Amino acid sequence: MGQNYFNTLPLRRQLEELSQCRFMDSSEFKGVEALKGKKIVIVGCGSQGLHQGLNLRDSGLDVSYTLRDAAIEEKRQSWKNATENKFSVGTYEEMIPQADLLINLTPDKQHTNVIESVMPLMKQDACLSYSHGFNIVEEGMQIRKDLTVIMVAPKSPGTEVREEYKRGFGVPTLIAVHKENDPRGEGMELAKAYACGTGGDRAGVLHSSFVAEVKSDLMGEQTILCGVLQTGSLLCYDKMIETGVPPEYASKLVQYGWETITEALKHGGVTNMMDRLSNPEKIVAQELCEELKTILTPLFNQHMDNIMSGEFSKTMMEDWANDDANLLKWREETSQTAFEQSTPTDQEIPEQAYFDNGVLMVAFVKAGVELAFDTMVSTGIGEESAYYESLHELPLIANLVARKKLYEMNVVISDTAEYGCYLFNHKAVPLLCDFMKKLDIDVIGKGLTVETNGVDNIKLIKTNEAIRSTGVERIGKKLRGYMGAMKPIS
Ligand SMILES: NC(=O)C1=CN([C@@H]2O[C@H](COP(=O)(O)OP(=O)(O)OC[C@H]3O[C@@H](n4cnc5c(N)ncnc54)[C@H](OP(=O)(O)O)[C@@H]3O)[C@@H](O)[C@H]2O)C=CC1
Ligand SMILES: CC[C@](O)(C(C)=O)C(=O)O
Ligand SMILES: [Mg+2]
Ligand SMILES: [Mg+2]
Repeated sequence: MGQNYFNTLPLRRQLEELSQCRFMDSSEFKGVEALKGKKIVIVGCGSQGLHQGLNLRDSGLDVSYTLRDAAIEEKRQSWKNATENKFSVGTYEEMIPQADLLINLTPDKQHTNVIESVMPLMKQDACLSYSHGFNIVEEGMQIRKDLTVIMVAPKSPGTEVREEYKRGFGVPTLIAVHKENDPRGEGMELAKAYACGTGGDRAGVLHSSFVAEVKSDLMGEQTILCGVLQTGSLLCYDKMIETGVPPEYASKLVQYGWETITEALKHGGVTNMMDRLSNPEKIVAQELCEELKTILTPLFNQHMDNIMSGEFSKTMMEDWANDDANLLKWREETSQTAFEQSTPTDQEIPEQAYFDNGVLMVAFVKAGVELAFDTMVSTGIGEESAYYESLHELPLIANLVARKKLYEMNVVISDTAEYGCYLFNHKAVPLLCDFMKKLDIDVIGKGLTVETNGVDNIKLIKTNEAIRSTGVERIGKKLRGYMGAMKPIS
């Protein structure tokens, strides 16, 4: 393994790479032409591998898979995913020498090992692609100089990459070419064609860098996207049980609440989500949000600082070397929590009740989105990247919790995201202990007990101004304007 690539760059280059973020115009895309007739081989057929492959094939491209020998011999899930979908599958030796584009969609933890095995088999002047730059940026992987290295990173779980494509749309995608590996200057054309093949160009593509993608992706997944959903789920459920809310109702409110609340976020940002509350509820949610932000700001800063310095990746890699001891312990602990063990009621919860009885959940979402966005931007990450890694992706992750609670979320996201999520959760829960103690059923479980919906005008005006004037709302309005085809959840 090499040195942390980011840490070897001079400051000027670090800043340049970190801030690389250009929203590409649709006129820059020429469909999948640059990949037509080329042989695309995907290594791994899991969350991203299967769904990206299906999209690329439906876009008219020649896609096949290569799996490690044991996966083929034992007919593992990855082999079933590929063969049941009628893709040809072969060993590294059979498939890799033919590949014009080799897409590495194995877990980040395996990248050094996978790349060392596949690189000698790759043909001269081929292209190697990643969907996350961890191996290049944090592990400093050195790639053969004749090979082009690109990144096409969907800002979404694999399942949603497919679902959005089937709806005729796509998910926002970050593309980049590794500056050390673009010997013929063809990386950008290949990355653009690949992004068209997955449908990403229809939702918005950022010309990014490996560095910007890695640092923003890690921050988003650890804090707002997965960390806050996990911490918020466990704390909200436990609070409801403590205050006498029936467990089945509490279970359903949390499991489906994130999805319902963030659906409002998806369509009209934080402003629309907050507008779904009555005026008194909105004022309470804003106050809770401000408290949450005060408590959690140091934790968000700590996560960002550790990601920037390489401390996070170093500790995670130590866990990899220790047979994933922390990851597996945390996974098991999460599965044993009261929320994970609970069964939701069959009783229907009306859509509006998720807002009225989940004021605290709304506050968690608002605080987490704003903190993640602001922390990323203040570190030098572009606003568009920060928006995709906070507000935009949150509804997609919330959909996973709605399917099978935290278990489903942690299965579908990458192992890297799962590790970072547990790390955040273990620090956030104790930090929020005193805050949670003073709350009651009115903000989670039952709804405010107010005599009238009347509020103080000045207070309401100030609250509305505070909600609307944030950085994430400004960039969100612009970016959502490009995403006209957004569909409601089914
Ligand atoms: N999960 C997501 O939604 C997202 C993931 N990404 C990125 O996409 C990449 C893939 O992640 P993800 O889809 O979660 O991965 P998964 O864990 O879902 O898939 C892993 C695949 O790789 C195979 N694999 C595992 N270990 C090895 C190994 N040592 N050698 C060869 N193949 C192996 C597995 O098959 P088998 O064990 O049967 O061999 C499986 O097919 C990562 O870089 C991740 O950061 C980016 C955006 C979102
Ligand atoms: C949110 C987690 C993620 O970064 C993703 C789905 O985008 C991942 O690594 O899984
Ligand atoms: Mg991501
Ligand atoms: Mg990730």
